[in-house]
Amino acid sequence: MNPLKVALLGCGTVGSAVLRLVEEQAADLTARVGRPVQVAGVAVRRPDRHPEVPAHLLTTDALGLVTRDDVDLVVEVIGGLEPARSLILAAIESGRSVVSANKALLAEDGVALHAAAAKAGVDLYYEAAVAGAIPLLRPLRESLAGDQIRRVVGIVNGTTNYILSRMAETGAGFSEALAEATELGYAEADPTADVDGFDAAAKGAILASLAFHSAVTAADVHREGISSVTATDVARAAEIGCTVKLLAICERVAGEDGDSVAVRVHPAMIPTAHPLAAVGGAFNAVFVEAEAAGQLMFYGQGAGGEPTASAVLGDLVAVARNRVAGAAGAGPSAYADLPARPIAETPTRYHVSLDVADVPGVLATVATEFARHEVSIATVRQDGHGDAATLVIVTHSAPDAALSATIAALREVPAVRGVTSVLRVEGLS
Ligand SMILES: NC(=O)C1=CN([C@@H]2O[C@H](COP(=O)(O)OP(=O)(O)OC[C@H]3O[C@@H](n4cnc5c(N)ncnc54)[C@H](OP(=O)(O)O)[C@@H]3O)[C@@H](O)[C@H]2O)C=CC1
Ligand SMILES: N[C@@H](CC=O)C(=O)O
Repeated sequence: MNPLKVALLGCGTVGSAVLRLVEEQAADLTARVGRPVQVAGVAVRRPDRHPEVPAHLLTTDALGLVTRDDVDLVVEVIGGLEPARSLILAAIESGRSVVSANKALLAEDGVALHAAAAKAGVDLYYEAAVAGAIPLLRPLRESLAGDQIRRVVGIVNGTTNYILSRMAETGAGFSEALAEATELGYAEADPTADVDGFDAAAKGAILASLAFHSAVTAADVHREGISSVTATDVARAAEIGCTVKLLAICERVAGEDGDSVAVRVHPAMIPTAHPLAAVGGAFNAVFVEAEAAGQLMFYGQGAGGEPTASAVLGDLVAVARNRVAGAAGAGPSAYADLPARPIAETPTRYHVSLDVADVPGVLATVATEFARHEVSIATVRQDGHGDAATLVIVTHSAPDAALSATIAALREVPAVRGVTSVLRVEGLS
């Protein structure tokens, strides 16, 4: 039987695991696909850094490899926008199906790439791009294709979840925890993509596009990272029975002018009893709420070489089977074409912690400032008294602008010595 030949673009954390698993599982892959699957070449930047790869497979000419006559399928695990985009397009336009783990590219250019794949009659699969090993995109695209999804919410970045878990559980510093996550292969080549929420925003855009049958790009996603989360935020969260997580929240919102899609990524305090609070380390977890199915939870390893390679191989088997059958799978649909709703029109709840003197005197003033800016208070808790007290306030949903104006006004109150923590809150009753 003629093998199906695969061009592997990139051989870093994910690519090296893909290469190893394809070799180790050669017999099973042959049985599952119906033809042997063989890596025909591996494109990298620095061949001297890859002594583990047989020398005859290595090349720095990624475009030459993609368009080589004997190549049937392409796996792109280089990352970033270019040259990944040009290589994927070259593969598609020359009739090769593509498997990618590149969420940054899919969230920026998914529409054009899917259009190119549909035109060429080939597959573009990217299960590994969101939540590592967890089967999530195929369930959204296929299993839930007959349902109406209302909301997708979860932890979709392993690096930031690892950092926040280490800060909360061991008191580790931010830089130390980030260095560990990088060493473990969880972080992006440029870890600011993780820390500043770009990676989670890209994943949010991909999830929202599939869930709501609309073209959502990273630019449509409100994004806040975790670099502003302080040890004080983490400690305050623990004091009120919460933990801090970086969440991606995708919602279909009904409005007078029709439905829209609100997608946001930000750190939030969630109650420790919430199932997402127990998701530690580089694990991811995503809740999907659909009208008929109700609530579904997907959980597993969200980053790292082998877990991600598992998802890549799943896609590789799928596109290889399609190739053997002479067919291509259905791409995602964007027929609903829902517009993106800005964060300014998406009220959220907040936790505000104030360092105050003279508690009895300041309480009324604080309450007045919240009321004046139309931010309604859900709970107020006081720790300490006299000159060394903390006021912990949790609000009902309010627009960002109203909350910011309230905070600015509170900073002018003489008895408020400091605003020590301001963080969004999710999942509190
Ligand atoms: N790491 C993870 O946990 C996960 C990663 N992903 C995604 O998978 C992709 C790969 O990530 P990861 O393996 O961590 O990245 P790495 O940085 O570890 O590896 C990138 C690889 O691409 C190669 N490369 C870079 N530029 C070029 C180029 N111009 N031509 C040829 N090869 C090139 C590098 O070559 P060289 O080694 O010679 O420098 C390296 O082998 C990214 O899109 C990432 O977002 C998705 C899910 C999880
Ligand atoms: N850097 C990403 C890798 C997987 O997508 C993460 O930390 O989640």
